[in-house]
Amino acid sequence: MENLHKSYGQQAAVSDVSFEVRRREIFGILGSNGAGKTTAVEILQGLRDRTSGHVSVLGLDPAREKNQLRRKLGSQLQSAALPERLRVVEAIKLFAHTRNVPVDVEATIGTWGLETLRNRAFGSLSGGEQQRLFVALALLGDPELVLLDELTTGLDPSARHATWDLIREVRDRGTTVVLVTHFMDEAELLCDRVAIMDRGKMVACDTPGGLTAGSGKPVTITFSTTNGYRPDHLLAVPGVESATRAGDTVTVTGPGQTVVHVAAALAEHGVAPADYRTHYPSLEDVFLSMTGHRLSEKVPS
Ligand SMILES: Nc1ncnc2c1ncn2[C@@H]1O[C@H](COP(=O)(O)OP(=O)(O)OP(=O)(O)O)[C@@H](O)[C@H]1O
Repeated sequence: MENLHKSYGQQAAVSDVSFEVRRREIFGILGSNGAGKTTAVEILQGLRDRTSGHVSVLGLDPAREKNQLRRKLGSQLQSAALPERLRVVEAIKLFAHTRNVPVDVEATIGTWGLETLRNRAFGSLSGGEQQRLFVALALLGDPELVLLDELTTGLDPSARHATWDLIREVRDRGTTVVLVTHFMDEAELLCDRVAIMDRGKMVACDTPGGLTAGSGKPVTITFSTTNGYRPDHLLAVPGVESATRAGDTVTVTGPGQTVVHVAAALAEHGVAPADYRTHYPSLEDVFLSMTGHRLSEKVPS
């Protein structure tokens, strides 16, 4: 996607967004409500027209080659729902038919562990079971790329973790996954790379580790000491920006590599604290510094 713009009337929903998704990665698009995530992903699959910019998905232009793309791409749309009384096996057959791809229904049921649910009505499934079915439906016909929008919204923690495992399995089998989310932990723990979108713009794109390391925010080290230890010698350690003691707690700050140098300096000094802790900046910190607001906060206008 290069320099993508999408406006609804006067309002720009997506402004100058560019990114590239690599094959066989889980690529997350993270942002608050109204950031433009769904618009961008729906343009990717040819469901909405773009105002301007260049988009190529698996070598195809979704605006002009929608039908060819449909065979290579699976998707689960935001707030996906099925008729309450539709049975699991019927949903698979129906989707196989509409996707117009050859599908082995029994193999699909086996792959996604849906055996015990096959004759259950959609409305009787738990949230996690419904999501498992949606992932199975999105992956009918073995698409090269799957787009998942807000997949774990409304799930309890154990169903969310089970869904993440499922997505990792999908990636490990060779499918590229693009995932829209407004959950920080989902971006941090599940995605190989993350694009942060805010108010229609893309403000950063990197691995979760790269985003936090590149944030320029220091790492904080804390440990306790009960004797007359003074941390002043740590100020001479490469990278250390501050070293203070308050009560029994010593706090040291500096860039990531400082952690190793401080540990070495302490050992040399004969200090071996049992509670040497490091606090790295989180993706939440990075998000806040790049957008000026927290992910969970109402977006300032
Ligand atoms: N069909 C439409 N007509 C007019 N404005 C729209 C339309 N669809 C989306 N928008 C606006 O475009 C902006 C981006 O919306 P979009 O749904 O892409 O955001 P999002 O990041 O997916 O948000 P959410 O997490 O709430 O789904 C919002 O301000 C939204 O109100």
